[in-house]
Amino acid sequence: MRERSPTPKPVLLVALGGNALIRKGQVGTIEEQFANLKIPMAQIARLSKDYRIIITHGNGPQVGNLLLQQESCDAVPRLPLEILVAQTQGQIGYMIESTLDEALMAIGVNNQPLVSLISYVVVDKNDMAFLAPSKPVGPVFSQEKAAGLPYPTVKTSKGYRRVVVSPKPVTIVEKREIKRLIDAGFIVVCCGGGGIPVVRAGRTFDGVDAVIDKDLASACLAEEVGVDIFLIATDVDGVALNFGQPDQRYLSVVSLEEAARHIVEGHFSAGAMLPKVEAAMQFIGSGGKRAVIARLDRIVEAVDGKTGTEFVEE
Ligand SMILES: NC(=O)OP(=O)(O)O
Repeated sequence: MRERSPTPKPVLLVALGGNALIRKGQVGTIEEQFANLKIPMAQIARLSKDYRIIITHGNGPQVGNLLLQQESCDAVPRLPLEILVAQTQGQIGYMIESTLDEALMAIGVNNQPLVSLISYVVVDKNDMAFLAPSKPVGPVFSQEKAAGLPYPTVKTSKGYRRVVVSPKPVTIVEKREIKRLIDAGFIVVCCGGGGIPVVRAGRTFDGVDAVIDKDLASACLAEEVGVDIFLIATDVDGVALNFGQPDQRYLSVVSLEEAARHIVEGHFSAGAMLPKVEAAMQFIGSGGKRAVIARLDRIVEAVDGKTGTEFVEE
């Protein structure tokens, strides 16, 4: 009798915001970033026993900080944003891998292979988003400070932040390699900072000066790899109506139709909850099984369906 091959573990994609490393009110020292990462990594280590894992991450605070560092030094040439995004993939990939490795060892898993992949994401050179910067990056400024800055800023729920252009992701260049790596048992960290933005130039790619939204890039990856659960981990309990108002109300389940209506009603702020909602809708709308938005410190419960906002077709 032929032996049946074991059923492969389901695939879980966890998208971590840049705020998984730098929290509200923190300046973002390396000690703070490593300490903050322990919370999601301990949970992901536990989940790796039952799931094939892909981790994506944001870079908003970090890439904006790198821009400021560039601009405060005239002794060396300045680097374009695409290179700074690549730098954040390296620095954050390193921090995630080493923190996750420690978390795995803490639960007795000593042989789990991990890899951080430099990832390109194709964008459309005619995307209208190139005409108007919209993605908040870097530190939070007061209104007075922001008014005197030599670059555009936007008011966010935390204060004023610099904005850069942010075209929509079209496809993940390394999607096949990522699929092969998870099938071979690796935990893969990829599409960091939304991926290095590139446009097609014949048979190759040219980098462009932009920062892609990591939630939208993660949705694209989730769809292209065919993950079972797409979990967006953030700093609030889930999707809320009237966020920050006395009548704020969290949603435990939301249909695509309801979510679209809540967007039109203006419940979600651009550059914050809006791209997360759009990413979850994109994944479920393309036939994805589960999309959940939940708190960073409640990833395991969200995977178990006990917290967060779950998106459903209807
Ligand atoms: N690139 C990106 O979307 O980063 P954040 O999630 O940190 O904003």
